[in-house]
Amino acid sequence: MEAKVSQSLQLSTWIDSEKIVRNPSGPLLFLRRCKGQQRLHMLVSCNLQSRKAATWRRPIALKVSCSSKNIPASLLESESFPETFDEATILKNKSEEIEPYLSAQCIYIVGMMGSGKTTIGRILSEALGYSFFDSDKLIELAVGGTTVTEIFNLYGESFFRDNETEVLHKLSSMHRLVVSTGGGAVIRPINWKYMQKGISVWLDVPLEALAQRIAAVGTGSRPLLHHKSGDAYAKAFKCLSTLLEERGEAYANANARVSLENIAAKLGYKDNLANGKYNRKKG
Ligand SMILES: Nc1ncnc2c1ncn2[C@@H]1O[C@H](COP(=O)(O)OP(=O)(O)O)[C@@H](O)[C@H]1O
Ligand SMILES: O=C(O)C1=C[C@@H](OP(=O)(O)O)[C@@H](O)[C@H](O)C1
Repeated sequence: MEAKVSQSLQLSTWIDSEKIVRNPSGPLLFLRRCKGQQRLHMLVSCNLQSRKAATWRRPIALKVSCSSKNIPASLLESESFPETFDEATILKNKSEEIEPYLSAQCIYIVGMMGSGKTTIGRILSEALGYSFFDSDKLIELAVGGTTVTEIFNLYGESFFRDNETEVLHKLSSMHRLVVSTGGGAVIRPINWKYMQKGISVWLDVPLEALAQRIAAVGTGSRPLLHHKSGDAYAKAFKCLSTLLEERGEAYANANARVSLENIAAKLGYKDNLANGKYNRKKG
């Protein structure tokens, strides 16, 4: 049971509305504007599997109060949820409720490699009826189908970054998209200029969990983490720490921050990060 809870917790980060606090009918995203500021509230709820199976018995809910576009992302507060709910229905209802408030703005998901940008982005886009784009994939297409790893190896990182900026530039004139950005997209200020045309959400996941996820799938598609030998977890952890030190402030430019660590704490889970999982507090 513990393992199931741990996995579920990690697998689901949803954006949600302020309204859910008063009327907890489900996860997704709501935008409130006040005096030129935008406030987002986000919900982190249960597991991806329950999109099919659909019933979850543990009360779970979180909201994130977010800043306006020019103020760094703020943190989470938690609320509780009904004992039993059908996540697929909640998601559908909530998407319909909040979609008009988005005014067709794009949602940019930022965060370190392995934070779940692609996984969450796909689900979010489906729920909202938005199109999904993975900026890495668009870069690969722009460079004639060359993979990210090949682009780094053949042309170097700055060539990759130039293409990344160009992709974000193009996307910035579009609407109704959820975009999973590359982990390093935040480092160039010009990229923020483009992403600020929409709403940016930072998935903030502890390094241990990132390293564990990446070690599990391998580093072949992530050239900045790739090492031919050595312990994959330890190497990924070390590289990710360095990158996070360099980028931490840049991620904080996002309109909203979803912190897995805070979520776990608010839900009464103690993080057991040695294995990248969150275990329920005893007693
Ligand atoms: N919330 C989560 N909990 C546990 N594993 C996750 C979660 N989100 C993604 N993963 C796994 O982590 C790996 C990286 O996820 P991905 O969505 O590709 O991250 P990113 O796009 O941020 O690099 C994948 O194997 C994915 O299945
Ligand atoms: O953090 C980074 O600098 C990078 C992250 C990768 O994207 P993901 O975050 O989707 O893995 C990809 O853009 C490239 O390997 C560089």
